[in-house]
Amino acid sequence: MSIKLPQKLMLLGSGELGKEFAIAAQRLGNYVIAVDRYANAPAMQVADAYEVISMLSADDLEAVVTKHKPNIIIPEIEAIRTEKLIEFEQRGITVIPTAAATNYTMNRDRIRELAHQELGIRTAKYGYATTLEELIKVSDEIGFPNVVKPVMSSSGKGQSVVQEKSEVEKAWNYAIANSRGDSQKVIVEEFINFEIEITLLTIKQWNAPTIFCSPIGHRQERGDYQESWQPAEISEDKILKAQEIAIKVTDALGGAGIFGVEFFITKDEAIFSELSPRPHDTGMVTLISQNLNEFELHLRAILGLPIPHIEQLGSSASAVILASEKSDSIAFDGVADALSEKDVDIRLFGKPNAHPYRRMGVALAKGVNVQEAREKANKAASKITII
Ligand SMILES: Nc1ncnc2c1ncn2[C@@H]1O[C@H](COP(=O)(O)OP(=O)(O)OP(=O)(O)O)[C@@H](O)[C@H]1O
Ligand SMILES: NCC(=O)N[C@@H]1O[C@H](COP(=O)([O-])[O-])[C@@H](O)[C@H]1O
Ligand SMILES: [Mg+2]
Repeated sequence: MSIKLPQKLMLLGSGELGKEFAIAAQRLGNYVIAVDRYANAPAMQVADAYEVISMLSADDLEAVVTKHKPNIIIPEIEAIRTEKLIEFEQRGITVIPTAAATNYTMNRDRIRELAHQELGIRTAKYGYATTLEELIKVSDEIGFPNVVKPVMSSSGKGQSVVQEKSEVEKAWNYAIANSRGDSQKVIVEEFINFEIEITLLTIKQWNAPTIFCSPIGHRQERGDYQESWQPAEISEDKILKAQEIAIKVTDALGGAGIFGVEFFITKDEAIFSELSPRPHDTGMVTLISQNLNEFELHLRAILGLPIPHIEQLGSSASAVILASEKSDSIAFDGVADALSEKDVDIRLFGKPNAHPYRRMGVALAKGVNVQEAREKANKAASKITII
């Protein structure tokens, strides 16, 4: 495939991941329209044009697509009326990776059914519930501790680890209150006591074989990423097993682009968890750890541009900078201090407002080994305060 540049790219979702993608796209001269649910979102600040709409509204999506006529639509978030994307695709607009894939991955139940039922991939034991009574019953079947999540949510929103029966009602209320979209369905999963969890960035190309980045280890709290590092020290046989599963799932989804395929690594196994058909938050470490970061890789895969070589540049880490309170005027202190150390960098996303635990930036570091890189990234992140 020989593609002509510039292309007109529409980002649905304009957070920190979209912002870095927009920068990568513009470096190759493309035209970027950034869309999100609120004004002044990170990617809007670096885009050629922007629109504020409800991405869950088919009418709103129709209006912006009719107005801007993008060649390619690039979903960036897990809250989009994906049925409408199927219609856009039928009208000849490329949807990344495919409209069907975004529909599968936006709903935890669909992707779980595809992976487990259709492809026979090992996952945590799971069940679903649409009422509290059902959740009590299914929780008993799965056992405790378990993890309850809305089928439509991301970054741990609405997710809780349930230790015993008395906590089920609280988990139900929390999941329903934090569910994205119009869904009232939750998934209950067996709690996996993993040694480490990883994201395997998997790059599916239009006319070339699927390739991988070195695995990224990460640590999560409240279901949300706190720090990530690359390379993750896991055995070669588990990497190969994870790659085999990633190929199976991404082949079933089709299209092109980067996928963040998440695994729980136990003593004996690589257990598939879920995947993002787009750059992954834990993959922000590649902003410092690779010759081509996950956003550049996504862009190249989307545009059918060659990826001759992915080079891992050595032990690297990322650590998040989170808000601690609600605020509509954001300023950062401690930036100079954070940047005073060698091989440390930061990204401040420019989100216009904050609330507790909202991710506002990320610190990046390289070190002589992963432990030092993690320490440097965490130290830099901790120096930055939101005032
Ligand atoms: N079954 C499980 N057993 C153990 N830990 C789990 C389980 N499910 C989720 N977790 C923990 O919670 C984290 C978030 O879960 P998951 O990836 O399913 O949620 P998410 O909201 O899609 O997050 P994101 O959008 O950031 O990927 C996992 O990375 C893991 O640390
Ligand atoms: N795990 C998914 C993820 O990290 N997505 C990233 O967070 C943004 C939403 O942030 P917000 O909730 O602060 O608006 C999304 O737009 C995307 O960039
Ligand atoms: Mg996840």
